[in-house]
Amino acid sequence: MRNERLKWLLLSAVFAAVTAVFSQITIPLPLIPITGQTLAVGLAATILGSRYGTLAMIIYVLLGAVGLPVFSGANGGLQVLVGKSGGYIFGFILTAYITGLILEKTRFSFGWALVANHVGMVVTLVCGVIQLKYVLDIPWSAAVMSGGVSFLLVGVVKAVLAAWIGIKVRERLVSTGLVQVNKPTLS
Ligand SMILES: O=C(O)CCCC[C@@H]1SC[C@@H]2NC(=O)N[C@@H]21
Repeated sequence: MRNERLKWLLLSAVFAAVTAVFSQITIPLPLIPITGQTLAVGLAATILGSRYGTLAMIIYVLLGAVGLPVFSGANGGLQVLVGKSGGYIFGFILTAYITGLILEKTRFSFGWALVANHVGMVVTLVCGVIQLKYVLDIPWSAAVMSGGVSFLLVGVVKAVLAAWIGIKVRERLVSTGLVQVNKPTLS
């Protein structure tokens, strides 16, 4: 039992690190870049569920808050969190929680993972748009278009990837006995 908990804690730390690496995959846009972060958040939640997926994101945000270069463009520090992209980063915590919770309340199948990851995408974008609007003091329409709508298409691609890869990895972790889950994965 204690070993099991330790494994999930270690996996949370691993996914915090994975998120830091995926943050460095960026395509620059005028205001906010396209990044691999949301794929990592979706994977963490789909594989680890709400509790440990959220923990992974809390570790990630704390690492960035103390100045480690884990955010996009190898940035770190509180100034990023209070800056134009901080809302997305805080949103990763809520996203991981809600995505994982949907899967726990339903089941860890590809279909539900698709639903959960799309809801998660919207949660991240809403959090991001709100902070973007107030930090840059721009109209809601500009914040929604440049901070939300412009990420929808790529967000769908990442949500599908997170659902597909996440469920496969979770199934493999369970079937090889690396981790135990209360509710076995159903397809
Ligand atoms: O500075 C950071 O590290 C945060 C960047 C946030 C990028 C956001 S996350 C949601 C949306 N989808 C993307 O691919 N990029 C933005």
